[in-house]
Amino acid sequence: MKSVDRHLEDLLAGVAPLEAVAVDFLEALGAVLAQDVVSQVDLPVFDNSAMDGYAVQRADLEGATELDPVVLAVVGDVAAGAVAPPATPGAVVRVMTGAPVPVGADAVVPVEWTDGGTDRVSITRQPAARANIRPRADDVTRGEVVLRRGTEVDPTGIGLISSVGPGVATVHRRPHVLVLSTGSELVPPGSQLGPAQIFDSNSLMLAAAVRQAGGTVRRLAAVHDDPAVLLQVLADALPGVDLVITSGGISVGAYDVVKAALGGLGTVTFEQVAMQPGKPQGHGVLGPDRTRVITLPGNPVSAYVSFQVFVRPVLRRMLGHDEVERPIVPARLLAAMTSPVGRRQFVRAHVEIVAGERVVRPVGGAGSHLVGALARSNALIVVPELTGRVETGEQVAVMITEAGSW
Ligand SMILES: Nc1nc2c(c(=O)[nH]1)N[C@H]1C(S)=C(S)[C@@H](COP(=O)(O)OP(=O)(O)OC[C@H]3O[C@@H](n4cnc5c(N)ncnc54)[C@H](O)[C@@H]3O)O[C@H]1N2
Ligand code: MOO
Repeated sequence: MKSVDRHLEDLLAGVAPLEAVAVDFLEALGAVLAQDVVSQVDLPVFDNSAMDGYAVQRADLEGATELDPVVLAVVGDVAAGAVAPPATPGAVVRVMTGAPVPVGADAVVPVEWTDGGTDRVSITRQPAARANIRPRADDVTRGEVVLRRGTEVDPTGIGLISSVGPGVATVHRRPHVLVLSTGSELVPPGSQLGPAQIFDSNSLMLAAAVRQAGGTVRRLAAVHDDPAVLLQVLADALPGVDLVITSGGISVGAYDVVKAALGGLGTVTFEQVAMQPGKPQGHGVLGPDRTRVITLPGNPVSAYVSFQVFVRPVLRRMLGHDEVERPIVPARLLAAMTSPVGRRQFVRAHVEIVAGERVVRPVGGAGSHLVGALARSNALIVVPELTGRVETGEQVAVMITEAGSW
């Protein structure tokens, strides 16, 4: 059997980040920067006030106290967005938070140290030099690289990019993914189940996983076990697609439609990978544009684990990420378990932090039909190929599949 690592290598071979596109900021959320973001401005853009108060020349306030305040003339009023008149000795300018500090002022006195006057103001303390002034370029200097290409855009990144000038974000285009399930037993969720029918859940689970990974997705209705129909449906839907993901129909059954339809094309290979779940796998290219296809096994847990281990890295490479595989972290095992020697096992598990330590417990059994247990898991314990048993208390390797602080 082929190793998991070798199969992932084959899937990633020749996959490159998709082209750079300029998108609106909100569309950039979760995408990866295709070029460095260079600031077009200083941040702050100009010296501005950190407080509502009065811009002063602090020499005027020498000796000011509660009992003996200094009274000065208020010669102007600057709201945020307004331009300040220059400061002169013996006079102050009322400023609001964020407003430019007048040329010549060397501190801002907060309104709480004053009587709040508008023509004349009584001030009870002398501020320190530059007090409450947020200096120009304190944070970012014009021309500085503020975010490196390869960075995933998050809300604070969007805040920063929109603070420094460009009206758009330049990111790698998101992959367009086509998801389709196969199987004559499948009907859409919500419809009436006939004898021997089940709901098509894989296409929805996989479509959601694509979206969570950062791709855009088109999901087709499940295709019955008819190779000619499958080939036609795929041919019609291929234009504009970067990756096709199918589920089901790839093992050794009499009606394994994906294998029957795509196996004959000569561009898709079906293999057995030394893992559990997820042993049957297929990959290749389809159609005139040689669109990549990954065919996943139909058992729902197998499809999900295969997505995490094989498909997500391919999508992340297309998205422009450097790190494409999920990190593996250590955790202490809370319940002993066995594993098939010769296959890498991905055990559905629940990981959490207890008394400052990361601990993990298997959830449900090994069956790749156990969707209830799958949904209760937040991680996969990765048991190496040559390990047959792991005892309670031993350290294991864990692939965390859900966001959280564990
Ligand atoms: N004789 C053998 N039989 C099987 C082998 C084998 O080596 N020898 N491998 C088993 C393994 S491991 C897996 S995994 C499955 C993979 O089979 P297929 O990819 O052909 O999947 P199907 O047969 O189409 O379906 C399997 C199972 O999953 C259910 N299913 C399928 N699609 C969906 C869907 N969209 N939503 C929900 N559930 C779905 C389907 O009803 C079956 O129960 O083969 C083993 N057999
Ligand atoms: O690979 Mo199958 O996924 O063991 O059920």
